[in-house]
Amino acid sequence: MTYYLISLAGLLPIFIILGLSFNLLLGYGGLLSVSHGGFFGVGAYVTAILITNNHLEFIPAVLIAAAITGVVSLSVGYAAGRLSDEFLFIVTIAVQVALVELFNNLSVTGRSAGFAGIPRPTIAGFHLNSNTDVGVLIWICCAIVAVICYRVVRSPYGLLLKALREDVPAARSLGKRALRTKVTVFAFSAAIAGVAGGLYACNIQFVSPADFTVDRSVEILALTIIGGLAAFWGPFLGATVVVVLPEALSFANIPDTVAGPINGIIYTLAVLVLLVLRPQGILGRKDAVRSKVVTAGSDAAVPEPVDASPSRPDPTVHLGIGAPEPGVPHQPPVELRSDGLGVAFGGLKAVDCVSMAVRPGEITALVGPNGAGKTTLFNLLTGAVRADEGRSFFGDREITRLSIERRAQLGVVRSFQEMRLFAGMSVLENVQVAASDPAGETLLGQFLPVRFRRGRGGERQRAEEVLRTLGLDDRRDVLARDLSYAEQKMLMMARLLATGARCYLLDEPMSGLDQAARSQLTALLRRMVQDGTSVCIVEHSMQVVREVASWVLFLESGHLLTEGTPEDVMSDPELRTIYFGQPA
Ligand SMILES: Nc1ncnc2c1ncn2[C@@H]1O[C@H](COP(=O)(O)OP(=O)(O)OP(=O)(O)O)[C@@H](O)[C@H]1O
Repeated sequence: MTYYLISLAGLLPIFIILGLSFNLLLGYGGLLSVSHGGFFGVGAYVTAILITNNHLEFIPAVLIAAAITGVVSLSVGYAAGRLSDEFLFIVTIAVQVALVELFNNLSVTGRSAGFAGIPRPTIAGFHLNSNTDVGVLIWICCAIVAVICYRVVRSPYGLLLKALREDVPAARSLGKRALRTKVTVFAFSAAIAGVAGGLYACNIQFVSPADFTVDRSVEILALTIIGGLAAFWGPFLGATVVVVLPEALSFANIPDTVAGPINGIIYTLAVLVLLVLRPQGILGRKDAVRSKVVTAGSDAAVPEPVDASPSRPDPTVHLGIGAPEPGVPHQPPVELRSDGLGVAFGGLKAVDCVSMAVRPGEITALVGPNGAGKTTLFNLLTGAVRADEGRSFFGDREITRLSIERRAQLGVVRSFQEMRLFAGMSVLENVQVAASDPAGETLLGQFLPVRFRRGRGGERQRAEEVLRTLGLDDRRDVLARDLSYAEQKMLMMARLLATGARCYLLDEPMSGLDQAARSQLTALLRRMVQDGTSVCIVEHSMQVVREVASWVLFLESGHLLTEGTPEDVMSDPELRTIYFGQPA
């Protein structure tokens, strides 16, 4: 009985480690994979081979196994960055099946008969002789992995993972590196699963392909969901359920042949019930479930009268935009310019040879009827859509071929008509992730001492400052999806301002706002451009354009028909006909 309990106690931390690693992927990163069982196997086999055949000690063997598992997972990580969720899911199934096939057919893995005779681990010449010694080793490793995972999820990298879980295009438009982050989290998570595999091999002293099938992947998925997505302690609870349940069935004298399927049915039912009644899992928070993007028309964002109470500070009073941060050189004003920019979708020329400029220190309005190509022009200027023709420049620098995140890092950011807030993250987190310097968001950087870390740091203070300035500091802990419509618009602006960009392209920022909120936003935009920042807004209301803009670009059927002061453009009879349908 004691032997039995010890071996069970050795199994539990292994599943906790698997859950911790998978929670990074699914809970924090929103990436659904069913190849974790296979990665667990890679770690187990590599450790077994290195210890048994190459007589390596435990620590180098398991570190090499983790590294190899991480490398093997890179293909899936790359797919995660490139593919939609559905295709990623299919890729991970294929990788899982392929890995089991390899385990079954390679002579070095012992084929379907498995790999037997794995010696107990040796550490620094000290041989662990008993199951108790190995159990202690596994728990120590589990504690180390837990500390590492805790550090990752609390870091700027962890915050970025959550932002990517919520909305990849929005994160990229803030300068965040989605592909790199997804690839690294996949490799990191797989490497930890590899460590779990190494511990498993040393604990059981025998591994076979049956231990690492898709069932194991589903088990890891189930334990993570049961414990709670993005709940740090979730894997501890989930692993306990997964390890104890089969044992409970065996105590009930249910034969192995029946116990296996019953096990699977119970997991499946538990996961289904949870997904319906409590999708965030037992210990998870509501915000860990990927949110619908907050859109202007969604339930979460039904326009309601703005809370323009007198107590809300005037955003123009304290706005420190333009005041250089200590130690940060002042950024000179820069013009965003296009030269003959154009793109066609099939036969439709959405933007046709447009040459324009968004000048520093001015609010430019981009107007035109529905379908004129205004949003597409924003997409071209920010790199969301690749131009078929023409070039774009930011100051002296050509940016035509640069990605959306690279342009944002240079200082060109945009908002979306649908706002695209990180709906399941708090107000503070939304702004903090925007304020964080992409250079400081590497996975490795989170483990370096502060003085060796890249990036500016201090993102939390900057985020708090921006929230204070925009009068949102009392809402900092509220989820973005729970804000009023007007507050969401302000949060959208706060998120952009926190990037410290020099050029802002705002797609219908005033839409849905009442007069009080509009005035608040107008004041903010005016204050923004005072230091040479450039702002371009897409706007349908000519009244707003007159109030806010000093220059107007008129687009129609993809062509830039004219540009000038609001008065000039509005008084042109031909344009009035096009725009308002009034006879010239
Ligand atoms: N990805 C796409 N694929 C195909 N057609 C597109 C795509 N994006 C835009 N279009 C088309 O290009 C044209 C211009 O669209 P766009 O959204 O840029 O216009 P808009 O001026 O912003 O309109 P609105 O004021 O209604 O937002 C429209 O006819 C639209 O249907």
